Amino acid sequence: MTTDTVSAPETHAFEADVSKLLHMMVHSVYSDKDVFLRELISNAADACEKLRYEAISDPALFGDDPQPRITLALDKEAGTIVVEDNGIGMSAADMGETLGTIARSGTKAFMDRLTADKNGEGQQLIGQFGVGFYSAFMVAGNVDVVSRRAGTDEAASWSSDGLGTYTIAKVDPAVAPARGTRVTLHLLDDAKTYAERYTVERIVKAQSGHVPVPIFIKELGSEEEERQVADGAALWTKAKSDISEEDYADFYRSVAGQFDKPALTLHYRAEGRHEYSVLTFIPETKPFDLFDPDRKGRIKLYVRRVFITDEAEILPRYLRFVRGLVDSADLPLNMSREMIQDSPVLSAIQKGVSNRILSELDKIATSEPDRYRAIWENFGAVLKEGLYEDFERRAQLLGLARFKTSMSNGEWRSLKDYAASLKDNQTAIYYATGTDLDRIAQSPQLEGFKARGIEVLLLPDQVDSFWTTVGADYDGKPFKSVTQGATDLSLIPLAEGSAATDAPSEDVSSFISFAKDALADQVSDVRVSDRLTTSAVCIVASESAMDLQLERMLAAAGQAPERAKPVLEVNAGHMLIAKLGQTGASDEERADLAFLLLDEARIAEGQPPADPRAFAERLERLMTKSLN
Ligand SMILES: Nc1ncnc2c1ncn2[C@@H]1O[C@H](COP(=O)(O)OP(=O)(O)OP(=O)(O)O)[C@@H](O)[C@H]1O
Repeated sequence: MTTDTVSAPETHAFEADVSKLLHMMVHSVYSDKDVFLRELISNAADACEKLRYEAISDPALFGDDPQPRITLALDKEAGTIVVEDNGIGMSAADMGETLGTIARSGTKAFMDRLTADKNGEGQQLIGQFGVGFYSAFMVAGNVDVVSRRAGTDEAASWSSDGLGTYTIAKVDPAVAPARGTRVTLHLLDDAKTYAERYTVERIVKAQSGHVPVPIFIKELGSEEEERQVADGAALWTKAKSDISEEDYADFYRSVAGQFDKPALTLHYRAEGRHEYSVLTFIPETKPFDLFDPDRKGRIKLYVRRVFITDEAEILPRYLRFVRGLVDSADLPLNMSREMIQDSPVLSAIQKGVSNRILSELDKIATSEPDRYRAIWENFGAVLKEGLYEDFERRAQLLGLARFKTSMSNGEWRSLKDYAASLKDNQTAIYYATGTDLDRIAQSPQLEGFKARGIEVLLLPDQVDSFWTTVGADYDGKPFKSVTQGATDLSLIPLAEGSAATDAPSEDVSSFISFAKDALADQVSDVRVSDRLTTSAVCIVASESAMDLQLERMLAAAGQAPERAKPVLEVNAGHMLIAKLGQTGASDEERADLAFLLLDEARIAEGQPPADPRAFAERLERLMTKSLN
């Protein structure tokens, strides 16, 4: 510590998660450690923006220094880099709350991924998660923070070697910035390059050239003057023609805290009843915590270039992968964040921006289908949540949706494509849900559809079990699960080469009614199927019951309502079923066979037999008999 403490430093232990994270960062070799600078600059810029916001109601906070700035001071001799801002600053209590904990959601998922990281994706992950302040320990053996909260005369310091504890002390304000925070990194031997102007300037330009606060570099012991390396101009206020693709990409990285490029950039100014600028991006890669329930959209809200909040939930949850900002010209600056949330101006912005993003997606879906498919691959499962949640935009979202189908050979198809290949007499859009695309494609319930050349949507995402239940339709055709209710397949002729199933013989019919009685506790019906061609049996949900996959998901989440009994369907044309009809077996033996058929159908679904012990006993009896 280089500062004068005026209270004895208090030592604290890092929260367990922070310690673990620090340990991983210190002990892993990431190819690109430059990210630490982006994180510290981003914190410094946030601090300046917070001050700008608080100064709206209390202009005295600016004192005689209203211009925000970030200064990077390099000292080759001492092997240090200092990141200093004149932003809001931190009190000793603020430091205790923020620089020892991790408040971010998704931390656990992040840690698990980092621990399991075997192929060097850690650096990518750190970029995606934005480990923030702690990334300083990738390049520094010791980190000192000295800060003075705006409008106060008290200063505090925070210091740590990143090995488990940190100290906080009150310090003489004379050694602290007049306002704001100074972070000093004592660089590790292999990171001394971060004390060199050339390296630092290059990194700032590449990573942070567009943060909305000007950045200066000064080199201690050098003849050269302090130099401005970023102008802090708000990129979104510039004309599109003055912004290069590279500028947009840099800005995206700093606003989204990611490493990749934007897959789609949307920059426009809305005029008319409400005026606002929008600069949003769809990332090129999928963030790993996309499905973390705590993950929030992070569109920043500015009012006339003053950052207000990133919690205004400008976009619906199903657009939570979109990053960027909205800058309103109409909202009053002195309105509290809570009141902004309820303001009709914000509702108009929410509606306008959401609609525009969807119509932009619509546009590229038609004009650049390959590019659109790449976006759908990453974010389709999230967009589909909108089918469930956003009634008003459902039709538009259905138009945007892409599906792999039983006939698409792994390609994505739109519902328009599907509708164009409907069979005569086909009254519904058929789908099959599950957890794994290949398994769904192999479901016995699809056989009858394949035999008739009827396309079936294969739906492997969790959300699919939900949106399909909301009564949506496309082009007047309802969505219908292939594992639910009776099908109307007999009205649709078989494709050439598929053998028609004869009506069941009397023997088979009598076995079916026997099985119905024997299995009465397990199934609501046993009936002849028109959806099977090669498998002997399958189970389906009855017409009024919940789809099987949804029922399984709810059961796994401990929320299953009373389970409805499924229906056992048998393939009357299958050799086994024909033989079962003819067998002269005793009733006990026939009951065993009926139960085995039901368990076979369950196993084909990936389910365990209803009673594994009874199943094993029946199988043994059957095997013993076949060997006699
Ligand atoms: N220069 C600074 N000035 C004021 N407060 C700061 C500064 N640097 C860090 N902090 C405080 O420490 C907190 C933790 O910072 P950290 O970088 O770890 O996470 P974050 O910035 O909240 O999250 P993210 O990295 O996702 O943006 C910040 O939220 C802020 O409250």
